[in-house]
Amino acid sequence: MEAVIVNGHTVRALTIAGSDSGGGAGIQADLKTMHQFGVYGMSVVTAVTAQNTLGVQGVHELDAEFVQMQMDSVLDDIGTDAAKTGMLANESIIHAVVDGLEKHAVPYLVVDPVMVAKGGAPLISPEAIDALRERLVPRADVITPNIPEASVLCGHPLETWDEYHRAAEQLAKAGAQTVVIKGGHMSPFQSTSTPWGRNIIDPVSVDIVFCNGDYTYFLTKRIDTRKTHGTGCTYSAAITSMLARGYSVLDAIAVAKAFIFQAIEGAKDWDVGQGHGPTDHFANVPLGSSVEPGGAYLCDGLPWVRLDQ
Ligand SMILES: Nc1ncnc2c1ncn2[C@@H]1O[C@H](COP(=O)(O)OP(=O)(O)O)[C@@H](O)[C@H]1O
Ligand SMILES: Cc1ncc(COP(=O)(O)O)c(N)n1
Repeated sequence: MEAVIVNGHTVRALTIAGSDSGGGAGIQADLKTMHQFGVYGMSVVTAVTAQNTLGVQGVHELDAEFVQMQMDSVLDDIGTDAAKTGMLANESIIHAVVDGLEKHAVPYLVVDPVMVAKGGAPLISPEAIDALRERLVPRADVITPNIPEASVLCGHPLETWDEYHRAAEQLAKAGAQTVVIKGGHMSPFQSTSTPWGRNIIDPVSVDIVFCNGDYTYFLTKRIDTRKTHGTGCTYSAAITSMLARGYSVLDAIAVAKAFIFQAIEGAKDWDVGQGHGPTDHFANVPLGSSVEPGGAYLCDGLPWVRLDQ
C-alpha cells in the first residue's frame, strides 16, 4: 500500500487510545488499519495494557499531563486530518484529551467509547463515564458504541430495535453528529424481523447509523467465530482513515463496515493466540462504495446492495 496524497499532502490520522501488547486491539489495531488504508498513522498512548487473546493481565495508566504532552508534540508539528479515541482509562485523561482537542485543529473526531474488553476486563473507571458523556460525546463527528456501551451512555439496558433507535437519537441530542450503534452484540434473532420491514433468514450483523435525522442500516452476514478481538477498534480506525481521506461519513462507514467484515472473515482460521483471536488487518480495502442516506444496505460480496424498503 502506498501513502495516499490528497490535494498535494500526505493524509494523516491520529489515534488516542491504549496499547494492546497482543497487537489485535487498541493503538496497534488502529495503526495497522490506518496503514492498510494508505494513511500516515500517529498515536497518543493513554494506557499500556499487558494483554493477549486470553484477556487483560495488567493495565498501567499514563499521567494525564503526559497524554496532553503527546497531543501537543504530534499536533503542534505534524497535525492530522482526522483523529479517533479508544480506551481513555480515567476521568483526568478524558479532560486532558478534550482540552487538547479544543486547543488544536482536528477536522474530524471519531469517538469509540471503549469500556470493557471482550474478555470482560474494565478499560475505563466508572467515575469517568460522566466526563465521557458530558465532554467527549458532544465533540464527536462520529460515535461508535456497541450495545453495552450505548446502554451505559444512555443509562438503561437496550434490547429491542426501538430501544436501539431511541439510544441513537439520545446520543445525537447530546451532540454527536453521527451515531453508529454497532451490531456485534445484538442477538442474531433480532435480525429476523427488521425496521426496514423485510425479514432476514440468515443471521446478520447490522450497524444502525443515525445521521442528519436519517437512519441508514449496514448489514453483513454474521460470521460464526469467536475471533473478534479488536473489531470495534479496527472498525473505528477504518472510519477515521476514510474521513481523513475526504470521504463522506456514510461512504466512510460503508467502506469500513465492508473492511471489518472481510477482516473478521479473513482471520477465522488464523492460529494467533488461544482465545479471542485478532482480525485480519491485511484485509482488502473495498473502495468505491457509494450509499444514499435512509436505506438498508446488504454487503453480499461487494459492492453494497440496497434492500427494498
Ligand atoms: N460475528 C460477526 N460477524 C460479522 N460482523 C461482526 C461480527 N461481530 C462484530 N461484527 C461487526 O464488527 C464491528 C464491530 O462491532 P462490535 O463487535 O459490536 O464492536 P466492539 O468490538 O466495540 O464490541 C461492527 O461493524 C459489527 O457489526
Ligand atoms: C487497549 C485496548 N483498547 C481497546 C480494547 C477493546 O477491544 P475489544 O473489545 O475487541 O477487546 C482492548 N481490548 N484493548
